[in-house]
Amino acid sequence: MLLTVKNLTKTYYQYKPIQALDHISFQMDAGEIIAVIGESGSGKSTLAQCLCRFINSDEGEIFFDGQDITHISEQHCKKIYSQMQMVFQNPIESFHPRKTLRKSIIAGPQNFHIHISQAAWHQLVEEVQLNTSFLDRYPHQISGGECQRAALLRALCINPKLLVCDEVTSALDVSTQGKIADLIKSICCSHHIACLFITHDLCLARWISTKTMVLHNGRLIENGPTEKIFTNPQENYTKELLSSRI
Ligand SMILES: Nc1ncnc2c1ncn2[C@@H]1O[C@H](COP(=O)(O)OP(=O)(O)OP(=O)(O)O)[C@@H](O)[C@H]1O
Repeated sequence: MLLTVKNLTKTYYQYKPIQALDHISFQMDAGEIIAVIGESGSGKSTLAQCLCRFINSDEGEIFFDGQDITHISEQHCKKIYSQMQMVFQNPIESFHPRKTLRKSIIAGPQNFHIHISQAAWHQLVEEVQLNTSFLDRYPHQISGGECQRAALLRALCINPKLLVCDEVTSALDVSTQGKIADLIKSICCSHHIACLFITHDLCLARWISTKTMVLHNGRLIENGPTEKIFTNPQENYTKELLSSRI
């Protein structure tokens, strides 16, 4: 098992407590693609941020690749990030504005003391279908779709076991959304990378994943094979979500 999450709970305190995650438990195999769906505010991004240890959870446990990472220090987090990478909604904002994409991307492997051969580098650039000349541009000098390809390249350079994608297509136009999702699916399959794919796009969730998790008010209300959830949802909330009444 690559990832085991037990009873993960997170409450934000702002005027009043907001329970963003309410005792979430699930498991993820190596190489598995799991979609996370649920309406706005259901806790999807909070789950991603807790898993990547950007924020602390209040209760529960996270085991990644056999290691309990629930309370590891910032220093140990660095080791985890060499195996777990996150790709965000707004690729341009995820890059340093005054560094070329090449510099920002190469900083990843350098930071983790990972040697990437010229051949491996060229293969990855080819896989994300990014024009090499774009790498010498600054983030604001390329399109959102091209920048998302660069963000994927940055994540892949580390050779991660898990990719956490939080709404990676929602800032892109429809045709680019499909291309980026296609890329993520094929790269995860060919490199055997597990992917937690958070999305509002139900069609994309169904197409990309083998398992789907449905979040509602911070609770994991349904979790199972994607086709089973989409064709025979058990919970009323899921039925309403899938019929786009929410
Ligand atoms: N830093 C924060 N401080 C206080 N409340 C927060 C914070 N971040 C999120 N929340 C609240 O926690 C709940 C879950 O938010 P979260 O962003 O995880 O949901 P989401 O499903 O990712 O939503 P969206 O699809 O709109 O991105 C929401 O009620 C949100 O308002």
